[in-house]
Amino acid sequence: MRSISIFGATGSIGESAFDLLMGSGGPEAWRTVALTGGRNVARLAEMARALRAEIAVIADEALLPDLRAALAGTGTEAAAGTQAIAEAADRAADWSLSAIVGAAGLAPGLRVVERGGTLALANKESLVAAGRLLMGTAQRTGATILPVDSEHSAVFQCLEGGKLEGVELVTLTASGGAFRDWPLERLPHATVAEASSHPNWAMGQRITIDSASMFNKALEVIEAHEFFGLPGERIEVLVHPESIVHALVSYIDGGTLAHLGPPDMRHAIGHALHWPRREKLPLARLNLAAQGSLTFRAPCETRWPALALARQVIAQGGAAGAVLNAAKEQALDDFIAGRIRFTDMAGAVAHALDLAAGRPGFGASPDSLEAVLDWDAQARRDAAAWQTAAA
Ligand SMILES: NC(=O)C1=CN([C@@H]2O[C@H](COP(=O)(O)OP(=O)(O)OC[C@H]3O[C@@H](n4cnc5c(N)ncnc54)[C@H](OP(=O)(O)O)[C@@H]3O)[C@@H](O)[C@H]2O)C=CC1
Ligand SMILES: CC(=O)[C@@H](O)[C@H](O)COP(=O)(O)O
Ligand SMILES: [Mn+2]
Repeated sequence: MRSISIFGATGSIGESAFDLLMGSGGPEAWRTVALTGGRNVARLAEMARALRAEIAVIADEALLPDLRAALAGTGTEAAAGTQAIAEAADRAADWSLSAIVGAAGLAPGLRVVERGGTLALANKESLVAAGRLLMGTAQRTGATILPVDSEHSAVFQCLEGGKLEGVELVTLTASGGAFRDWPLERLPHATVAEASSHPNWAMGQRITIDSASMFNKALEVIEAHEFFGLPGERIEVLVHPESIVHALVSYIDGGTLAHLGPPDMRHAIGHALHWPRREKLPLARLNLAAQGSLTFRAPCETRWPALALARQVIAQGGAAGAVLNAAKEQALDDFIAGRIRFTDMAGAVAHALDLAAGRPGFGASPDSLEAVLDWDAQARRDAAAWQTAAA
């Protein structure tokens, strides 16, 4: 029986993974080692009961008594705190899903890779903030990292497992998010509610807003650079409002392979869960006759300044990814809290990158979790202070 752990079980990706596991035998077919959540004790306990998890961990330490009470009599151990989440990653599981949102996902993912495990990676922030560290550690320990982000899973599938021979260009598609067709002058007035609605995918609020600002695609360009080892100029973004084609791989002989599927993350998660085999998944099949047409257009860099920031970060290397990721997280917090406007987020991130570039050590890739977190903390402070600096 294969064993699994899910970090971020109570989120959108975690729920999709849970659905796949329950639909393919549940606890009779899978041994669940660890499930973690941030604050949603009730759902975490429900999932732990259903999958008979060995341990359930909640990030918020104040919620430990609630989790203990919810798991009483089940045999599932209860724990709390970020350290407990990282320690849960040390427990041997054949397959671990990294589905915590934000830089908080880096520590447990890195622990899985340090013990040479298999990490199915939805948490793109890990690769953006610490690509060299994560990929270098995997190389050293023999760990396997499998992409779960839909575009990267699509590229991986087109590459038949990651072979780069003869590849000229990788194209990541982007829906364009909530404001794809808004007049530019309306963007500064976009509300959090408006930005929190995605045209095609049902996802957590943070990645949904990142889709609207195109920061999601900016992260994904860096993620592709780190994961596949391709230079930035060979990674392109193409706006595709239908989100049916997830990525394309173009070869030096002029041929292009595309990966298509309905916008449902259970495909990419299921692919990583069963890799290197393919298993039948209970998902809707594509009906291109009903779809009728697929459309594409080049991204407008005036509407989406985040894309140029991604190019800048790849060119800078070193700590730039950690800075961009953290500054973006801070700017997103500030937008959600009403402290800055939607269109201010790119300015705050650019400001943090400018300041970081003048600091000693910026040109070197952070070589430990602590080093990543130092750049992360400073970038959050810089992004938060952007408004004052800009005034
Ligand atoms: N949703 C999607 O379709 C896709 C998501 N991704 C990536 O997958 C990751 C998860 O996204 P998504 O599922 O949408 O996010 P959600 O916001 O839906 O879920 C996030 C998960 O992380 C937990 N969490 C939040 N903060 C912390 C913290 N500080 N420490 C520990 N756990 C925490 C949440 O717990 P709780 O809810 O209990 O508070 C929840 O389990 C992100 O990196 C995203 O970019 C990539 C491609 C597609
Ligand atoms: C499902 C997934 O992988 C998301 O990252 C998705 O790509 C978001 O849609 P956008 O194309 O709007 O960024
Ligand atoms: Mn994606």
